[in-house]
Amino acid sequence: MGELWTQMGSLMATIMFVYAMMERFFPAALRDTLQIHTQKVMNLLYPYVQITFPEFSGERLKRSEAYTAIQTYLSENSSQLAKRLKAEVVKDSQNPLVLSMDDDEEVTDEFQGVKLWWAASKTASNPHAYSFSYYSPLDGKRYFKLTFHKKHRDLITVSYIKHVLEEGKEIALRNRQRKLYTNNPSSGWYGYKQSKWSHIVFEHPATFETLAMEQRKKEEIINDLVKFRNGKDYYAKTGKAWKRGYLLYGPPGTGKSTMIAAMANFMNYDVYDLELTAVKDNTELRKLLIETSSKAIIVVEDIDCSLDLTGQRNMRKERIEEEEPKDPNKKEEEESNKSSKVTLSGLLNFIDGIWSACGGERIIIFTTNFVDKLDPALIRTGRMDKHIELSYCRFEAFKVLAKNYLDVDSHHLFPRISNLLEVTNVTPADVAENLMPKCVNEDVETCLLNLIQALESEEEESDDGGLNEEKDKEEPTQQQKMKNNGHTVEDVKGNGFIL
Ligand SMILES: Nc1ncnc2c1ncn2[C@@H]1O[C@H](COP(=O)(O)OP(=O)(O)OP(=O)(O)O)[C@@H](O)[C@H]1O
Ligand SMILES: [Mg+2]
Repeated sequence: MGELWTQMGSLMATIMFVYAMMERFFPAALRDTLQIHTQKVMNLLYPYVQITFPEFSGERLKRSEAYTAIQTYLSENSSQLAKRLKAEVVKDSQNPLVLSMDDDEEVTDEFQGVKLWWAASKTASNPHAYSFSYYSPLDGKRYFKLTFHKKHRDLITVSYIKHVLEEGKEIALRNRQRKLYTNNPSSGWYGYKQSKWSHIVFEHPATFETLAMEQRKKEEIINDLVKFRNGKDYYAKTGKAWKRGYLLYGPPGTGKSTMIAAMANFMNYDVYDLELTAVKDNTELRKLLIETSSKAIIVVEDIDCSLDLTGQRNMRKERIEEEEPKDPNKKEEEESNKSSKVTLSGLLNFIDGIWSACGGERIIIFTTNFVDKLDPALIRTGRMDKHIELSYCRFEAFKVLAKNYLDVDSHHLFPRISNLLEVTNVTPADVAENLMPKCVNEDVETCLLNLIQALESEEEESDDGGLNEEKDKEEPTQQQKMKNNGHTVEDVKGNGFIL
């Protein structure tokens, strides 16, 4: 057996030599014919199968996705074993420099106990060829060559290649630079860049660790996210779109936006901050959503205010207009100024899985300061799978903030603060503000005393404020008014969307 292999080895070496000679001395046409015949002989003797994956494919020479995925897979898995490596700058990646094996290098891989060989190669360049192609043939064409024993053909062609491509894409997604997208008004869609979304690099530092919230609640959310992330098969089996909806509610400054950032960091997702008031109608909404990537969190902040320009309110407005006919010129002008016509049903349709066909995992998050006033259709189970309340800062949440801002786990002033937090409704944002050192030399004790002072004065205010509290309930604060785009709660009620 060994002798046979030695003989085959020398036969192969001879064939390789003949190939090399052919490439040098024979004209291209003759060379091709000879190659076909030698290939036939080789196929009889050679027990291995080879598959090549060219870098560029198709008429327009687009970079092949498979090639890129294989390159990424090999970079992470076995390229380190190659002796000669190639360094490339990869766009939109967290590690700007990616090392992959250089041309004519070979590495081995193993799959379910089967050994395989990957080689990076380049076709011989033909200096006489002339092409209009941007990728000059003078450079030769790169490709990966996979070699394996023919008895494993099924395993490799069915399972292994699928595994490599999926893993390669997964690694690229993991290493990508995440983005924060915001939607452009549709008037800008057909302009110079024709882009529906603008983006910046997403680099928010928030994590679940730094999020001030009860530990039990935090863990519940993390478990829910993990279950969702690992639920690909479950969603496929049940025929549901792979999406999950969260409704975050609570007063301003309780950490709704911070939690979204923590979720995005935890899941390694992009964030699409959808400004519904800039979306003209449901068709535009659909176009925008279709352009979101997989592994994305789509956020509609202050949902109560985003839809108040729409749906039923517009219908109501139209009804009034019908009753009181207007100057046609004026009406036309108003028509063009009319902002969003996105309706509740348009939004709900998309939540219900309009893009189920697109695949990929998506999380949809709505935030609001006024959960009681939302339309029940919007928040019924199945649409928003989980309702998460972000509330005032209690002692457990305070301890997280003290650790974040002052790097302390305990202090003799903690019990006093704990008592005060039980009876005062302050937001984590206010606590954080008071914990921040006001000058360079301010020590932990002074910062905590500042907080105590603030809490005590808040407590005094609320003590004489039984009456004030009632008044507060009726009259929205300045902040709430701002959040309602200038409408007070009463105004919003008037539009019929908010109950
Ligand atoms: N639970 C929290 N944990 C950690 N930091 C918080 C928390 N809540 C608020 N903060 C701090 O307060 C700031 C404001 O919080 P954030 O913007 O998340 O509040 P919000 O609930 O989204 O408010 P709004 O309703 O006004 O949008 C954050 O930048 C963060 O520093
Ligand atoms: Mg917010």
